[in-house]
Amino acid sequence: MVKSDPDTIMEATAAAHFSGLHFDDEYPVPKYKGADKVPFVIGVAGGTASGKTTVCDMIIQQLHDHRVVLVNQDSFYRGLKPEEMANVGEYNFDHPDAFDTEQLLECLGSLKANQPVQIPVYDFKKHQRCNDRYRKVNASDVIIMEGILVFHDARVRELMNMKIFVDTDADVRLARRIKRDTLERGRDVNGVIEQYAKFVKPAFDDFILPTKKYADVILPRGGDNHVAIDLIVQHIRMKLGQHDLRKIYPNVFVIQSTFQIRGMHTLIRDQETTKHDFVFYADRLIRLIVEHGLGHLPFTEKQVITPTGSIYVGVDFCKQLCGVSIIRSGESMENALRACCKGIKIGKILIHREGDDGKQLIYEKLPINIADRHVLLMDPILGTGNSAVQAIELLIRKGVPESHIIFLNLISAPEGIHTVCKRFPLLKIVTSEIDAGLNDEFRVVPGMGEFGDRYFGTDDDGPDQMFKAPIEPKLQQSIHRP
Ligand SMILES: Nc1nc2c(ncn2[C@@H]2O[C@H](COP(=O)(O)OP(=O)(O)OP(=O)(O)O)[C@@H](O)[C@H]2O)c(=O)[nH]1
Ligand SMILES: O=P(O)(O)OC[C@H]1O[C@H](OP(=O)(O)OP(=O)(O)O)[C@H](O)[C@@H]1O
Ligand SMILES: O=c1cc[nH]c(=O)[nH]1
Repeated sequence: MVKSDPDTIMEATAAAHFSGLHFDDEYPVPKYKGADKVPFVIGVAGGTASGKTTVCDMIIQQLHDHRVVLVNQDSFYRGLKPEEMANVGEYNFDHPDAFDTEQLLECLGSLKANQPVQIPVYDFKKHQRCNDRYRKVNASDVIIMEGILVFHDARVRELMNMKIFVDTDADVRLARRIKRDTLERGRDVNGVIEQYAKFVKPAFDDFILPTKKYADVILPRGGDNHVAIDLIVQHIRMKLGQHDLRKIYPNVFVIQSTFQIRGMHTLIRDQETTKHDFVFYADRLIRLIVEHGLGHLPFTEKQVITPTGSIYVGVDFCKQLCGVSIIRSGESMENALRACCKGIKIGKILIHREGDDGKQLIYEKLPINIADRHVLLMDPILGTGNSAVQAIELLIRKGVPESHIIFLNLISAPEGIHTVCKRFPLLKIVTSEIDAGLNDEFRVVPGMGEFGDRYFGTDDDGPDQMFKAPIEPKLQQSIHRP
């Protein structure tokens, strides 16, 4: 796997496979029962101004549906002592000793153990840490550690699941460095060139270049290498597990994530979110899921004449359609379906929970001729899959072909996806996020708690704002009087 000089990531990847090894064979696949995911740690090293930051930004952008944090080795510069400050031109910022590696190790270790950390803030103009400022970094799915010397210390390397060395031509790097340091870091051209010749280049040859051999991927041309960055992101996604599920079951569709959608998920998952906001953002997400689900229905071609007298060749919506909600949480999805499909018929199924394993079907009222319709089955949570299996079995008993069922979820647990998809391989599942798994109480984690209770307001005994009986002014006075 160690390759001294592959020209492309393709070579590095191929080398890893031919040798029967993978970049991070030790990376533990997340266990689902109550276990936290172990963050995936990526190290990005390379010479000064090689484009490390650009590569990291591109990876973060492409992994938009995961929580990713970037930690810069620069944050761990020790900062100069007064005597070093007096002679700053002689200070070697490119030597491993310029960094507080013990502190870096501690922070990375905590993040890997899913704990939040306070990262120091370094001021390049003053060559000092801002002692009163820290950046709080929370545990995430992916941690990217970037810096010229992040592969130098073996203990730091050991915490990494994937190591990328950004390999950019030295002339290009020097040109970029001159531009950046004069424009952004308040230095003059002569000073930059002097520092480069005296410290930066020798340190690159002595300390940085020798760490290239530890890289799993050597990335030529930095951020310009889109093909390589796509492959890196695919690999990370595969290691994070979700990719696999969609590969195993081609009928599972996760709506395209954006920061907007992640933002709404953040709100509905936050235990501090009020009922009003929970309903508002859950409704917005549900609407997107419903629209996406409708996109999987069959269509027929339809031509219309536009006001310009031209022909537009379009499609006609599927007519033989109905919704079925699983009571009670599934009912929260009915409005979105009605808003999209005027006058749609909606049936209901009630499944009663007896203990945690078995569920009992106790009520159903379905549209007539359901066997001739495509069915949008609605339930915001897919946990173990027990409720879904019972509802789907009922629909099939009523004559609905399995391939005519589209199951709409807000969040799904991998266990539920396995259960439903193995049993009903022709049905489609449309969801907005696949979570880590189930805990010991069969609740989805990280999840959003009990959806029905949060949506319908049955989860607290706080005052009922909307329906509080108005108190007459006179009575109010007497209440406040001691
Ligand atoms: N003069 C001076 N140089 C510093 C100081 N702190 C860091 N450096 C330089 O900063 C460089 C490390 O940052 P780079 O790797 O170039 O920065 P980067 O933005 O991560 O680089 P790319 O993203 O790869 O473009 C080292 O080569 C140091 O010489 C400082 O306080 N004074
Ligand atoms: O996949 P499963 O493990 O079966 O779990 C999912 C079910 O749990 C929730 O309903 P719940 O029983 O909490 O009732 P509610 O809709 O009345 O809140 C949810 O709406 C699903 O119907
Ligand atoms: O996590 C879960 C599991 C089932 N039902 C919910 O509402 N939440």
